[in-house]
Amino acid sequence: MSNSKNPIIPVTCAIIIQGGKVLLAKRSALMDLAGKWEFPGGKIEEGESGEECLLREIKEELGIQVELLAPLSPVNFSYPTKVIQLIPFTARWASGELRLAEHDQVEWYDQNQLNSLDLAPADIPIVHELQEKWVKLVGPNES
Ligand SMILES: Nc1nc2c([nH]c(=O)n2[C@@H]2O[C@H](COP(=O)(O)OP(=O)(O)OP(=O)(O)O)[C@@H](O)[C@H]2O)c(=O)[nH]1
Repeated sequence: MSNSKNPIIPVTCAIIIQGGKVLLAKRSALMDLAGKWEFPGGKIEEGESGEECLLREIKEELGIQVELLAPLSPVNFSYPTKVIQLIPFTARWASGELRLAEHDQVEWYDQNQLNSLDLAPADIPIVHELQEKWVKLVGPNES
């Protein structure tokens, strides 16, 4: 539960789309939720908009610039020690070369492969929304 001592922590994340696939990142042993797959991003800092936060976090974590495309539905999720609001945007890779600063691994996944991933729990509703709108947001699947 959130209250004035434990406010909801806003966290942004980017669904980076390329060639009919989306990029997921595996949290490293040094991070909480170690080993879980997530969309890269992070906590919104004081005075920052969600969009500004996400551009900063993607540059910090992956070393690339992205262009944000569209917001998806935010997800409120209660972990044992905190409540987060995960705010997703679709995005495309604009420039730069991938260089991982925090995650163990990143991979491009197609629609079917997404179903078998060990996701951070707050990401599951986002993946469901993405699956429902896949063709519109990501593009047609290869036959
Ligand atoms: N970035 C990101 N965080 C997520 C996702 N799903 C999810 O539950 N989280 C949780 O949201 C919180 C914020 O994540 P973070 O650790 O990446 O944020 P940050 O780099 O700004 O924080 P820090 O500087 O305190 O480490 C963590 O508790 C993380 O487990 C996701 O898809 N992306």
